[in-house]
Amino acid sequence: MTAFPFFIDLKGKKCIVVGGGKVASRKVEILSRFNGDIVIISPEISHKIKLLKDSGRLVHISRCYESSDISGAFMIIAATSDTLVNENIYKDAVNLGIFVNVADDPKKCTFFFPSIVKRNDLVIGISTSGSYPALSKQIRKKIDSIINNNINEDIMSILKESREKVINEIEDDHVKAEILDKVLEETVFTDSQIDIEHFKIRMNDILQKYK
Ligand SMILES: C[C@@]1(CC(=O)O)C2=NC(=C\c3[nH]c(c(CCC(=O)O)c3CC(=O)O)Cc3[nH]c(c(CC(=O)O)c3CCC(=O)O)/C=C3\N/C(=C\2)[C@@H](CCC(=O)O)[C@]3(C)CC(=O)O)/[C@H]1CCC(=O)O
Ligand SMILES: NC(=O)c1ccc[n+]([C@@H]2O[C@H](COP(=O)([O-])OP(=O)(O)OC[C@H]3O[C@@H](n4cnc5c(N)ncnc54)[C@H](O)[C@@H]3O)[C@@H](O)[C@H]2O)c1
Repeated sequence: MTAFPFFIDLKGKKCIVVGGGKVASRKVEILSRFNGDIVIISPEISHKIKLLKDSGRLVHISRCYESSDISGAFMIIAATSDTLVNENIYKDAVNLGIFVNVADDPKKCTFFFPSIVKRNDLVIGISTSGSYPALSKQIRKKIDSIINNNINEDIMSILKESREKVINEIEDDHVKAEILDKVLEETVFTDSQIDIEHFKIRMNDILQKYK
């Protein structure tokens, strides 16, 4: 299976993670960065998961998985150390048409977790579709280091605002595209570090010029 990158809104969607070990912790940490409604089912949980639980980011059901647990789930992750339990979770999910990820068996995944580079709304997902996860990780590290500081959380939020301005204030589609590219050229893709105030002034200058 070659995975299609399906960028979706997880807010308000029930994401069940079964298991509370190393792998479950990594999956939970990712889901929490994307505001999923996380439910953990596991008799034991890691320190990392406990911290997320204490800060109200997830609900913990402290026992082994039961088939009825899956009801209402958008997705379920089988990350236990018990292959048989993982397999049962897979069957339950497939029966109900729920997205399922079985951590110890790519053939039993209807979706994969990618390696992720994230800066605010900019999300880069990398996957080898199960062929070589360590390659995804290495590429993620390389991309992370080449996306320089000019694409940070603040800049992404200002870029979004600026685009809205351009879309609302400029009618001609060609001019719109030209301005949007010019903004990037003079901010994100310059070698120099951008100062936020300078960016805002530059943005206004560019807009005025085209009005
Ligand atoms: C990308 C990432 C996302 C994440 O999990 O966060 C992710 N695995 C990561 C790392 C990693 N995983 C493993 C190693 C050790 C080296 C090795 O074994 O290769 C390393 C490297 C390391 O840890 O250094 C072991 C492993 N992984 C899978 C199996 C089962 C199997 O293959 O049978 C086994 C053997 C288990 C065992 O030994 O029993 C299966 C899957 N792992 C996936 C995702 C999905 C495919 C995505 C893709 O192909 O790109 C898929 C199919 C299902 C899924 O989990 O969604 C994350 C990097 C995050 C980052 O960027 O840091
Ligand atoms: N996909 C990946 O990226 C990846 C990477 C490494 C390992 N794995 C696989 O993922 C699985 C989990 O690995 P780990 O290192 O997190 O294991 P772990 O031993 O650290 O954690 C297993 C967890 O499962 C819980 N558990 C056991 N039986 C359960 C049940 N019936 N119901 C609910 N919870 C139960 C345990 O309490 C424990 O918290 C293994 O099968 C491993 O081969 C996957």
